[in-house]
Amino acid sequence: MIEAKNLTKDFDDIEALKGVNVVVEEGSIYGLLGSNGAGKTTLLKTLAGIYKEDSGEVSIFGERVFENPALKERVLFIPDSLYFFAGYTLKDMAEFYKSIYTTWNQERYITLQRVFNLDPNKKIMKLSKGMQRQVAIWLALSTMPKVLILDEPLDGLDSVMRQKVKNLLIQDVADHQLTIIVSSHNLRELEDFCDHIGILHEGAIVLEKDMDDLKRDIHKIQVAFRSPLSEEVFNSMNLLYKEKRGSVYLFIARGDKNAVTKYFAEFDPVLLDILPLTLEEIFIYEMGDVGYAIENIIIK
Ligand SMILES: Nc1ncnc2c1ncn2[C@@H]1O[C@H](COP(=O)(O)OP(=O)(O)OP(=O)(O)O)[C@@H](O)[C@H]1O
Repeated sequence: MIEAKNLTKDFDDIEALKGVNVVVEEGSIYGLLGSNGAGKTTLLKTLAGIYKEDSGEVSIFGERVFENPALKERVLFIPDSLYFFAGYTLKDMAEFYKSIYTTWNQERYITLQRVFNLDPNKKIMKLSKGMQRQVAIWLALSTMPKVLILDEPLDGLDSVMRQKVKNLLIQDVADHQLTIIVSSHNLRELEDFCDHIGILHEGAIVLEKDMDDLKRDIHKIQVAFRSPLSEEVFNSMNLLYKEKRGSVYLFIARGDKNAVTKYFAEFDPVLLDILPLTLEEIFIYEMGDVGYAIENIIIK
């Protein structure tokens, strides 16, 4: 389990993290969303033990991460800007990882060649940006990590490779109880991949959601009635949004789908459609409540 409690981190006069609380359960994938400068990289680097926290606590499996080399053997961080030794090939880099990580699994490294299909003898610096990212993921997965901390890992990958990498990671979560925290600017990128989503805004988590609850409990309702109804009849609904276009109402409501359907059906509607919301719509309505504009977090 990854845990941050009341975590703060300043850079001179910039409060990059202002009391962040995050829990990532073992064997789950937590997606961290936020616009430029929100504090995602700072949070991930502090969770990875690269930055020392100013106050609060950071732990992985109950242990402090900072200056804990034994723990860091099982906690892999892939940064957004990658670094490789000059002149090194993938094969050289694999040898280096083998010498550092006692958990290195050569069989896994060989098996993953089928997924990544890169030439291990080519100098990494001469590979494209997307190929270099593949190298980083390949090496990280060959160390058989217990925890992966990923800063925009899909950036630069083509759509086929994005899906392959997501599948590989989901497989490791299922097979080895791998725990992942992953950042992105793009909700669409994370929605089919994460169990939890947290939105970081100006150094604080402003919204955190379990994906299953999210999709289950919120609906878009289009409804029209034979004769006009008093607006008050809708007061008992948990409405996030209400709009009237001619005689048709559009509601965004929270609650059990059957209960929502039954509620409106009692008014004998001439039209009643209950539609699922996309995750993007849910976040826009929810964040509207909190008072933030998040379109820039969701749509690239
Ligand atoms: N090493 C540093 N020195 C000084 N300020 C920093 C440093 N790293 C980050 N900051 C500041 O901390 C804040 C958070 O930056 P951070 O890189 O964590 O954001 P981010 O959410 O990862 O952004 P992006 O999506 O653009 O990568 C910003 O205001 C940034 O300028």
